[in-house]
Amino acid sequence: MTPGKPLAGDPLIAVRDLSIAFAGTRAVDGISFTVKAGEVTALVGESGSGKTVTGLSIAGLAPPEARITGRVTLAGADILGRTPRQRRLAGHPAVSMVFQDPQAALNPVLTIGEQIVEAVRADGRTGARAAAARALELLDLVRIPEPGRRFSEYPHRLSGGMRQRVVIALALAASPVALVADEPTTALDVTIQAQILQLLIRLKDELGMALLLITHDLGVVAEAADRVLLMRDGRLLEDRGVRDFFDGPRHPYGRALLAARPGRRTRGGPRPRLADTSVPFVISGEGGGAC
Ligand SMILES: Nc1ncnc2c1ncn2[C@@H]1O[C@H](COP(=O)(O)OP(=O)(O)OP(=O)(O)O)[C@@H](O)[C@H]1O
Repeated sequence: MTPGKPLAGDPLIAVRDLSIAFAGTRAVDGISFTVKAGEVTALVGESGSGKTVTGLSIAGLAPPEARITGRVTLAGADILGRTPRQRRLAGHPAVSMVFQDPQAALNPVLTIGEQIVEAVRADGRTGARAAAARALELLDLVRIPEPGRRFSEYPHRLSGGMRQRVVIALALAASPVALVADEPTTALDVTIQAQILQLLIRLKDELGMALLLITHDLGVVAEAADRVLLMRDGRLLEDRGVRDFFDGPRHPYGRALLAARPGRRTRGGPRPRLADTSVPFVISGEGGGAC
């Protein structure tokens, strides 16, 4: 039986003691957290901290060479190690993923409509006509102007922002209960970034999804997140409400990040990004006390 629609605030994704290793090297080391329906949970951390492989594991898209242990449940269903197809066949709800580069995510030789129809029909139940109608609905949902015209166009005809909207429509084709968005605005023009972020938040609200937002960008975190998970070297250092996090992270690394943030950001200036901050990495006293 497919579980009922989760209510806002319910823990939707539960990750327990998740570890991911490549050729014996641990990329993720026993992390546990939950993601609630109707909330944006930001997964932040410097490059190589294990954010993407965590997101991929939740979405069932981890590379085959990854050795994954632990437990991930989605609305109570055990989903770890199952591909999206296996999950669908088992009647589990879907988690979809949106990646950074919309150009790479789209097939250049298929029209936008063909790609979305294919994604809708992956359920094995929807006929061609109903899938085309659903594809138009999805283009409308992600606010693509003139969806009827865009349906027959190839991706190269669209701007980066419009392409990312198409990628989001593709992700929604499986009617997911949760979205993992991995740096969804990083490859876009600054002027478009806020629009795509707002679109993701609106869709999360409209569709009652959980959104796990992987980002380097503390500006994005401040703007969008309800909760913050801070990772470093495969470990989870912070799991807190966004206001608490910005008011004073418990862990010395979190404190160092915020202190190193160019807090005097000028209007229209670049957003503070973890990758750009020069953080004193010699941090003692794991766990630290609350400030
Ligand atoms: N397919 C793979 N084979 C071997 N090692 C991998 C593979 N994928 C990821 N890793 C390693 O796992 C670790 C975590 O990588 P991951 O991409 O999750 O980091 P990240 O925090 O998302 O970084 P970034 O922000 O740069 O994307 C890194 O050391 C990376 O080299």
